[in-house]
Amino acid sequence: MRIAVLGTGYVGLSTGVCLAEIGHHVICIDVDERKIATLKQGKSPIYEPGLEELLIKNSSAGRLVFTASHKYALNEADIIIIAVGTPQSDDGQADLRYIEQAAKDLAEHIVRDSIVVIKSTVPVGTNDYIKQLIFAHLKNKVKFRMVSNPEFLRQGSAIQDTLKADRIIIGCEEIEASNIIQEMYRPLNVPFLLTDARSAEMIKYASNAFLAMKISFINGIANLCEAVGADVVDVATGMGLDKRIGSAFLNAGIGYGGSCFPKDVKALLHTSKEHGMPLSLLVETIAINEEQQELLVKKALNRFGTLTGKKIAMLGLSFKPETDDMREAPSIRISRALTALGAEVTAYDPVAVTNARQVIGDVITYADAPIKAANGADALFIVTEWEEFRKLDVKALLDVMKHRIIFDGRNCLAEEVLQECGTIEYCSVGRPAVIFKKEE
Ligand SMILES: NC(=O)c1ccc[n+]([C@@H]2O[C@H](COP(=O)([O-])OP(=O)(O)OC[C@H]3O[C@@H](n4cnc5c(N)ncnc54)[C@H](O)[C@@H]3O)[C@@H](O)[C@H]2O)c1
Ligand SMILES: O=c1ccn([C@@H]2O[C@H](COP(=O)(O)OP(=O)(O)O[C@H]3O[C@H](CO)[C@@H](O)[C@H](O)[C@H]3O)[C@@H](O)[C@H]2O)c(=O)[nH]1
Repeated sequence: MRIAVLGTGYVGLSTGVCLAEIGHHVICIDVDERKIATLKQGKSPIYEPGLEELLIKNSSAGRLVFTASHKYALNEADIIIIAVGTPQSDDGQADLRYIEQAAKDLAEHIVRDSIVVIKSTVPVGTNDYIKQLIFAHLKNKVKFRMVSNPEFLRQGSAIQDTLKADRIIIGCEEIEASNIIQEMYRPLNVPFLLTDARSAEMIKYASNAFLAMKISFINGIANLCEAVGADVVDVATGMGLDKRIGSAFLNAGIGYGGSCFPKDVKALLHTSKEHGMPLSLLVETIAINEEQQELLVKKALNRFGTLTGKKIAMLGLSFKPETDDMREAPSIRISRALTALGAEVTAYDPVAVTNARQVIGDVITYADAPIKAANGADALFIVTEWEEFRKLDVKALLDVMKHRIIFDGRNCLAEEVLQECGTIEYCSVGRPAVIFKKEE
């Protein structure tokens, strides 16, 4: 099939590359000419494991092409997938300006009957709205049908999640169009759920809100565990063994970030208010998350009395491991809170420093190795659970620090590792603080 994908961000690029991998001819379009120039050189503008290999493989095979020209890309497409951003507006609702522009762009350039697939996360009713918008701006006499096909990939595992998705949602009332989209995905061998567009749109928001709520729930329990002397890791494991609950997304920590959960929970809350039925569960989900992001700062403040002049080594900047994305990363709020309290922060991240500089700026210092960040530090904060932090030579870090104190915001250091390190104060989330003493 000949497919055009509008938007080469995390979703558009991963989708385009994977559709090419299963044999389709894919043209990816972006208005960002620098991104397109990078992609044409076989380089991925984003850090996403496995993406660049498939990009090179499928571009070389002639199945994957990049362009900044809507006219060129839409000339032969049977299926047009919209994967542009839908960020958050100031009042919490989804900002539809990019998808509106994408709709106008395609209305101007489609020259053949086609199926328009909305993959971007959009509020209920947007597929209907975009259909009218395209219709109103159509330049040529062509027929088009709309399909809602929300995306569930996670950053850091986008390729695996696309190739081995749990489900593909197809929201469309027209059987023929639905069949064609099922055919497009058939080689992936993933179960389909066929529904109407509004339910498809709601499935996406309800899924993200539920997962975010699960995280805030376990974070609330974690704080209570600390108060009553229980261990949230054991509590979550015990809960997760119940198949009705499941163990996924019960890792307590410093809250959720990223380009999706924060904005999607707020957008769903906005929709619920608009319809006169505010989902108060979401209000609590957001409130717990915002407080949780400052947990390590509060713990450090309690421990030291003041943070003025204290040196903090921060490990991890991206909102989760295996990505360089800084959107809504807890490290941003933590950096700002620490510096506002007079602390000096030196941060290390394996891949996110370039993006972090743009968001956090020079109020903190960036190091190119954990040991350099730790040098002379009063405390070590672990903010993102990169695999390399689990394997760190923690003793070597502690040996160059001024005080042997760790605040682990992701509960990612193993007790066995810590026990080998001599004297340490180790404060994690939802568990009693532990002081390991060196045996004389
Ligand atoms: N990032 C994720 O993990 C993820 C997962 C599932 C769903 N989503 C949703 O998918 C959508 C895209 O998210 P993303 O993270 O890939 O966004 P992104 O910001 O990384 O990329 C969007 C891209 O669209 C391009 N663009 C904007 N207007 C355009 C136009 N008119 N024509 C062509 N290109 C245009 C931008 O230049 C940008 O490169 C959002 O609705 C998001 O909520 C994201
Ligand atoms: O038990 C957990 C799991 C996750 N997180 C945090 O939650 C955030 C989001 O993590 P994750 O869901 O793995 O990453 P995303 O790439 O944001 O993916 C989410 O958002 C995407 C965009 O809508 C959806 O497609 C995915 O299904 C959904 O998981 C991160 O800050 C994590 O640190 C926790 O704190 N505890």
